[in-house]
Amino acid sequence: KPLSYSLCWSSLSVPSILHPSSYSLSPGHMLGILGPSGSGKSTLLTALAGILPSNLECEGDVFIVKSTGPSSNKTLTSQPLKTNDIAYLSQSDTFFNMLTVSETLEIESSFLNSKGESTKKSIINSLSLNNILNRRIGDRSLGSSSVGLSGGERRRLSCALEMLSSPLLILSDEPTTGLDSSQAHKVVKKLREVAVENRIPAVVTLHAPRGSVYNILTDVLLLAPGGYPVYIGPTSEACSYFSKLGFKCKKEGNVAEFLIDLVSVDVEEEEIMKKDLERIELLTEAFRKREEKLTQPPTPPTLSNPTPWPRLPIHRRLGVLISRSFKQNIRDTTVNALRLSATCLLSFIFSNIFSENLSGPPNAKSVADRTALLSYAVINMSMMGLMKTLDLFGREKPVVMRERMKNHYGGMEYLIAKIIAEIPMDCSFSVAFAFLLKKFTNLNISLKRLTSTLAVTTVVTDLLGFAVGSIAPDSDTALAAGTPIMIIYMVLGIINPAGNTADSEKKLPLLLRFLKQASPIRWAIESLCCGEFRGMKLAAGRGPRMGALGLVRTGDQVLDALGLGEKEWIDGIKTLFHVGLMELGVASIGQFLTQPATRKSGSGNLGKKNKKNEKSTKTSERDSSSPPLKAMPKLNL
Ligand SMILES: Nc1ncnc2c1ncn2[C@@H]1O[C@H](COP(=O)(O)OP(=O)(O)OP(=O)(O)O)[C@@H](O)[C@H]1O
Repeated sequence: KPLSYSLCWSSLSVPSILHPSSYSLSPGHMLGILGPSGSGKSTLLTALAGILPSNLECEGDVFIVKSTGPSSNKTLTSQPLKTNDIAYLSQSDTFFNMLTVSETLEIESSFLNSKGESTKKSIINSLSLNNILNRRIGDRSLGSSSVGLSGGERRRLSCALEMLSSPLLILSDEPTTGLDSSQAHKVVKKLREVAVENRIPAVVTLHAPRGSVYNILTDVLLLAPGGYPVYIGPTSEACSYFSKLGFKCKKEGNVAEFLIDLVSVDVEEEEIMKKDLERIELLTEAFRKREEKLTQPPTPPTLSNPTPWPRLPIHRRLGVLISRSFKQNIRDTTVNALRLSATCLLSFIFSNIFSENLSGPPNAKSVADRTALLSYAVINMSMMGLMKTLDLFGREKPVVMRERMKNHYGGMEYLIAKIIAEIPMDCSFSVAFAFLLKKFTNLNISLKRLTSTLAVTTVVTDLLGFAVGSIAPDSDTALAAGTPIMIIYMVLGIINPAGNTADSEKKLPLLLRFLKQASPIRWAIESLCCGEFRGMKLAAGRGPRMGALGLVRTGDQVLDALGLGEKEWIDGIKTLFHVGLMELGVASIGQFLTQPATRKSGSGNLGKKNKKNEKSTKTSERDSSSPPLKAMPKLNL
């Protein structure tokens, strides 16, 4: 007989945000969580998924009941949930946008080590993805309306990815956000169909559903401001329940609107607000009494730590990650073409700006220009590498977090794959830039040294991007933090052509001295200067009378004046290597620290069950004595 699954939760709450509720949701049923903004819909969903933010804790039990037959009348076992048991669809759908739908599904099934080709085909069929399998996911926000999947198609793809692991429960946060009414209806209907087909329950949060969407739901949970549940039960019984309390639903009206109006507070007019608050207090009190009368909530199973989903062998995990990053990188032709054009254009502009003093045999007059040109070259390559890495890393973070939450791979593997897939391509731009710069200018440094220094600089600034990106929570924060870091490195790293760098460094405060040591720009410029000036003869003539560089006759004298008298080209490269290693260390720590939220045990987020249950009882007691009005000031009404 086919198995079916019910979702049960008992006394589930999140202190100060969400008040306790208990329910048992049958296989194939879909519960809609309704309520005004900020009432705790998403919090309840993440509590059910066991992925609450780290600053919140959940109390109560969540578990799945396995049974035979369409309804849960013949229970076989109750089991705690593990992350892979849940298809969790967050509000936004994020993918590697350069991949096709079919590649994205393929990668997910590789991570799941899924051999069931037929399962994949049936998911594709049931979510109507057949016609878009070979389409790139794209990104509509980039502007071109012809490129990329529609909002509904992206939702269905997210759902397909989640269904590949044969989940026992579907949780979807605002599945209709950003969709027109027909797409919204289709998406919710599809989720319900998937739940029915697989005999699993589904829970969706809905902000203001249309009548057609509400009619798809079988069960509804209505939350009032402050996280107070006022109704939980079948949709068919909601109207009669509220009419018994004196709130009649119009027959021809939208029931969802009626329910949300019941728990909405009009803050514009004081009289109406007072009435609204009294109504909500009455409803909350009625709910509490009803819950007390109901039979005991389902008993949770004995807790055990769920076994994590088995991972692919490491070499295959790395293979999938590298190939995906590589495809994502290489297929972004617009960005790659722009980067190549910028590389050519900048080398041309730089060589033109400095052409006058750099033509002919090297002389003292050209020293400042040579130093400046090499500094700009380093800054250019550093900025390009850093900005690209920061942006990409941040944009990929939601996908990576989802996959890491499902235990597909660890942060270090992702980092290694990124380094292998990204750095060679970034270095090719440095090589092109170095080649053009050498060709257009009369620089003394050999092409080999110029190329390798700029390539190593790119590697180190890419690693800096990975370090900042690993620690920052998203791409905006990464960009906001990365830019000032680079500017500080630049200011501290640039060589003052007036010389005397060693002395000025000693006068810096400790933090700035550390930052100067960690600045890849500094070491790259120093290395290039050593490569440029070491052993160089400067033609006789009137040199610029500028600080320590006035009237120098040899490149070695220039290096002495710049405080680089003892240094060789290779010294800067070696230090760059050490800086790179340090950044790699920071990036690894960042990956380690940004662990995705995962269910720690079967019930809610509970680790110490007994303690929490004690607390839960106390919360319930407190709830019964604290009317919702007391929660209102928190809402800034
Ligand atoms: N990590 C958190 N720490 C503290 N408070 C939080 C946290 N997450 C949410 N909240 C608060 O909990 C309340 C409920 O938030 P939640 O996002 O669950 O509401 P919602 O009903 O889903 O709202 P919306 O419909 O606007 O998405 C809000 O007041 C919110 O500010």
